[in-house]
Amino acid sequence: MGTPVNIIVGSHVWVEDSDVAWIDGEVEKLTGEEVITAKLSKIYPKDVEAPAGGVDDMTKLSYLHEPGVLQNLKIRYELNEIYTYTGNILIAINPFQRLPHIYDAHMMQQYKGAPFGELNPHVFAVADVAYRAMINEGKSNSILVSGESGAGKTETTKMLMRYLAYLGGRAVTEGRTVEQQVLESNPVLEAFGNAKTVRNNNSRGGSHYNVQHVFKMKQEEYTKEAIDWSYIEFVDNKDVLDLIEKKPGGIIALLDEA
Ligand SMILES: Nc1ncnc2c1ncn2[C@@H]1O[C@H](COP(=O)(O)OP(=O)(O)OP(=O)(O)O)[C@@H](O)[C@H]1O
Repeated sequence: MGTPVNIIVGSHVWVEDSDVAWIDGEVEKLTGEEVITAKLSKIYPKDVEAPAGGVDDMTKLSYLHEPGVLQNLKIRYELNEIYTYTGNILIAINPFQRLPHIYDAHMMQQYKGAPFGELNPHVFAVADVAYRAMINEGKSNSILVSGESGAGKTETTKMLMRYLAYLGGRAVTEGRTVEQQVLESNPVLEAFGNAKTVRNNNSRGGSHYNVQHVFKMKQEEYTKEAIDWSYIEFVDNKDVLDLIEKKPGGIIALLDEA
């Protein structure tokens, strides 16, 4: 449902379109011949004062409806800003290109201990909060990474691991850093994850929507085992709600393309 109550002649609005999802325009008349004719219930108000570069946290938008959210993500994506917050949830859009400068050592250093929301939205910020909560509360924590197949969960999880290994700061064991050891075991887990994907695809008629990676950090042996990274894939919606109820230390939702 749109928000028809506020719509008058001259209002800036979003109108649903079957080709490009949403078109923006101005209301000329509420009845009669129009360039675009739309039902009032399908029209959403457009925030004409929204900043040209978008907002880094969607809770800053005047209207939190679908066209407003998508427009904000699109503007940011075009500026190569693939991450956006909605409160403490991180929304990520797959860049389909390497962006090494946003994951380098300098970036990790910047996010370490920085208050959440102070720097640009980033997967490191989510990892940082989750890690600090784990240390402060002395309890294991988890980060939920959610998105359809190909949205970038595996890549995101690698970045999470890299950052957590950096925070864990254990130097070198048997000539290899924790980060190297964790990353080296990734292909095995990926194979495991993919096998699950195939099986579940069949049983769920090919739906790709409920794919989740749950990334768990174990407090007890953090430096040694670094991570107890159970991958849970294809949990159903009920499981996701259960997980969210358990308040994971971080939630990252991945979208495929703007
Ligand atoms: N942050 C990123 N930076 C650069 N490329 C990325 C990023 N995230 C995803 N990609 C690109 O998208 C591809 C698919 O991502 P990925 O394998 O992580 O998806 P997935 O969500 O784990 O998929 P599946 O559920 O099918 O395993 C990657 O191979 C990579 O090319």
